[in-house]
Amino acid sequence: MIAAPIGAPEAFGSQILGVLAELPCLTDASIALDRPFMVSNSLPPPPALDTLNEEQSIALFLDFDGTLVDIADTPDSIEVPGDLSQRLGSLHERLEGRLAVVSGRALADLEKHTGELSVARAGSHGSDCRDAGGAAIGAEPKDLAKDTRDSIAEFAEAHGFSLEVKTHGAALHYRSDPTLEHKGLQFAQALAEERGIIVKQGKCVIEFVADEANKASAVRAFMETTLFAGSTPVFIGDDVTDEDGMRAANELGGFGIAVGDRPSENARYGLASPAAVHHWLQL
Ligand SMILES: O=P(O)(O)OC[C@H]1O[C@H](O[C@H]2O[C@H](CO)[C@@H](O)[C@H](O)[C@H]2O)[C@H](O)[C@@H](O)[C@@H]1O
Repeated sequence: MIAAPIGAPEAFGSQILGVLAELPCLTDASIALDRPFMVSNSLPPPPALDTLNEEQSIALFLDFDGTLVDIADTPDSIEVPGDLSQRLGSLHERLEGRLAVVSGRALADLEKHTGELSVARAGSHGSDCRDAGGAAIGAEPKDLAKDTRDSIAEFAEAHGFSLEVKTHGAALHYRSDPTLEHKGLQFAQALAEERGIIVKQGKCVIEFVADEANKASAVRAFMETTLFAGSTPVFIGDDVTDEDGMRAANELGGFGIAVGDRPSENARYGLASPAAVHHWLQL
């Protein structure tokens, strides 16, 4: 599936493509100048979480990479505080269970880094939603076909991308050589048209998934559960794929908080870094 061209704000979310920008690591710290609908991320900090939660019941949705942990050179070299899982467990208690981690990573990969999570979570870009006890919410995620995986692996090998084999998808990383972006996007666009798969772009990464789920559908799925229903959703994230989650939060009466420098089209507030997120959450 190919999403509407960049420049169509109502359609823009985690899915690409259209204009193939040639900026290094497009979404790392800046958004291309050909996206005039993007506002600068000089957003005010959010009010204190406890104050907000006293005024209305808050449901928090937290992205992982770039939000709870700093971006690192490779997917496996992130530094995760050893007690992050326990701290999230305490936050879950503070919010009476209305907390979910929503990541592009597969859940097994996420928990390889955090340790076992006892909070609600969604992996594989929103396609694998679980409640705090680990029970599935919604359908099983779809997987990429083997020949599609093989084509992505062959392209990675031939052109110098680092391949991340994921439970429900695959990712081409180019952090070590941002000039590969354009070539990767051209390949992704052609493959998406040929195989009917979905392509997402993130920070120095192009990802391939078979499932139409995204962070918006994950937010909606959680908000339909008894525990989350009637609360005000707040989505915190740093990357393009998080815009879907923020948009859903807005549509459901809540708001988004953008992390870092990347201009956000959906966030109401901003926080400078994962450290600032931890501080705001009082993790
Ligand atoms: O939705 P998220 O939890 O933010 O996950 C998005 C992707 O994060 C990972 O890649 C990104 O972080 C890496 C570690 O900092 C970095 O090296 C890479 O350049 C980033 O794109 C992860 O590898 C992907 O699977 C996630 O989808």
